[in-house]
Amino acid sequence: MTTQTPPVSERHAFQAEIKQLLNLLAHSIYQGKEIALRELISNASDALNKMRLTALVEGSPLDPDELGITLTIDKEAGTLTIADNGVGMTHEELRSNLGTIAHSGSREFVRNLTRIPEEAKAINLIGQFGVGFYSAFMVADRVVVLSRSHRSEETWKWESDGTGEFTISPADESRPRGTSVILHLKPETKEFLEPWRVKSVVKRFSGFIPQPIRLDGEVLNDQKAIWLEPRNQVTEEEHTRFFRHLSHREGETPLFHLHVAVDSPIQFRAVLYCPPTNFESIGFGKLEHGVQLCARRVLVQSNCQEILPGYLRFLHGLVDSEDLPLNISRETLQDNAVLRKIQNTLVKHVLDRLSKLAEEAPQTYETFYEQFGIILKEGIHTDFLNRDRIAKLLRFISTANEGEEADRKRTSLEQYVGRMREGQTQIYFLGGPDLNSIRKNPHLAYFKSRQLEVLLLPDPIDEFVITSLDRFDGKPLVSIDSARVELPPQTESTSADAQGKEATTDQPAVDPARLDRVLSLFKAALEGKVSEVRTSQRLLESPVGLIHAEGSLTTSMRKLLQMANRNLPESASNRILEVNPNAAIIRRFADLSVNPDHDDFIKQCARQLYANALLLEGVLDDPESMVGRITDLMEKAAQSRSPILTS
Ligand SMILES: Nc1ncnc2c1ncn2[C@@H]1O[C@H](COP(=O)(O)OP(=O)(O)OP(=O)(O)O)[C@@H](O)[C@H]1O
Repeated sequence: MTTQTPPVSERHAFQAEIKQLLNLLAHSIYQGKEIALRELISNASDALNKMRLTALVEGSPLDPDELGITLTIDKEAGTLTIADNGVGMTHEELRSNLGTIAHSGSREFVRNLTRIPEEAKAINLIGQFGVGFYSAFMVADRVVVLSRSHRSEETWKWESDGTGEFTISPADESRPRGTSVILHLKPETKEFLEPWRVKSVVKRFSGFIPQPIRLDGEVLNDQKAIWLEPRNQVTEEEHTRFFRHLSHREGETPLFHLHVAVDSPIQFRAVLYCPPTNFESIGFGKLEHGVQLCARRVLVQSNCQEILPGYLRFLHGLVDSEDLPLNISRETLQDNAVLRKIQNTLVKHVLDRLSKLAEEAPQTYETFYEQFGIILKEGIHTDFLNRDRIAKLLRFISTANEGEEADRKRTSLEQYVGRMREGQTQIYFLGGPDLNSIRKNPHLAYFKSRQLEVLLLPDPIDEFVITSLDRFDGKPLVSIDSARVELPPQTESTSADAQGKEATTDQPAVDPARLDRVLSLFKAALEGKVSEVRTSQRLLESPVGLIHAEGSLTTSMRKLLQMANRNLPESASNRILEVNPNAAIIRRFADLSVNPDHDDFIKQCARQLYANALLLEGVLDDPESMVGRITDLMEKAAQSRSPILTS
């Protein structure tokens, strides 16, 4: 036990971030003041947990039944007190714990809260996240904390009105081990002086606290450990309440849950919940999620990130194992074999649950994918062992779906494979800056005309994912603007369709010698920009299209890597320009090419057609020269028009 000479009374300023938080809380538009009570009870419960764990690890005697939380209402004084007989706090702990934000999650929360868009704030973010002890100032205009650490005989008094400073002084009276938080309620929150009101709040928000919460001797919570119950004996409603308890996401219902019971080779029980919304996508950075880890029902870590891989970080839940040591620390967690085995099993359960959901409740799965698909995809390059399972869970926009809803309707790779044409050996995709540009990509028309399905990837991450996946079900994933494309042999119906379109020009084939001349003029004009200029077999309407040479990166992949600041060599030499000999403008160039006077004009047009193709890919790098060229071309067109009225 430590005994220090107590200073009489110390005055401290809150850390800047806390001042910001206190200001936010005091002026919070959020109506649910109940969360303050939830947060303080949850802190008391943490302190009890720590006490139980410390006693177990140190082998000191402690009857777990003596641990509890007591609420006391003093109507005359206008106070509500939350008292626990947990670990308590020393003078130093009071100063640092209740004066700074140590928890990086909370710090991140406060920082983000001032940055996120107004509309997102409307979803009661303060209620959704724990803001911890400081939420006391949402209901109280003065907060007094009396605490005695289990390692000390001194009782300390912490006090503040939440405006910027707090004081710590020796308490007038000694108290048993633990902490009491005394809330001097604001006039507008006097409702918390009514026992029925406090009871209803505790039942609603703190029902799953594992220690008894008493008011006037009555235990208010049932402390049910639902993860230990047989699966069929836990109701949906209990799951929803437990999810809210774990995640603090009041008012939300989980999209789905898993209740897992495994007995060998490692014994563990787990409940996991998927929330309905992804906070990362509304402006929060990578959130510090994590599940609660228990060993033999005792909470050993409340934010355990080692139990699930990063790409499943959106799940909330609890894992309890008989095979884990109680004194496991954050450091030893990382290389704990038991934990690794639990993780492997759990991941399989989650992925199975997701594929079942996709099968049995496709709409819920769609909602899930819209929210969390972006996180799940990370698994493709981080979890090699489960890559195939994750690949089956991916969804993409596809040319197989047309119409208004097409941009939202997604297909799986399995469904794609099921629709592949006879003789088709590759899965086709096409990336681009946005869906509109992708749909205008010159290569797409040909694939459509041959009824070859193409996955459309407006999100560069998707192209990254698909490229790193490389194959699905043994079939290579190939970008349709790549030289790697292999086409299935024409069947009667598809060739009729494709030729039907080509035949719309209804003209004799272009003279080969003239076409060659056009190609060489193009080549000269695009020297250093493309590696080759050749005629295309795959362009229907557009005069030109860009092809990526085998082994080179697609445009969006290149952009993604450039964003990540990778130094990439100049891309130009990897591109091939394909020319469509049936396009009207190319036929006209062929005619003009017999007269060398037109060489410069054809070259200028070649440069413009190349710029058009880049524009559709979203990578035009010198708009100035393009503008100059267009003006020049317009001038030429204007020159050739006659001012004489023809009708
Ligand atoms: N009743 C209590 N008994 C002992 N220590 C407490 C008690 N209440 C708070 N503390 C200490 O004060 C710290 C800060 O509490 P606060 O509620 O602000 O954050 P937190 O509980 O760590 O994180 P968060 O609430 O964001 O998950 C706690 O980590 C704990 O060490």
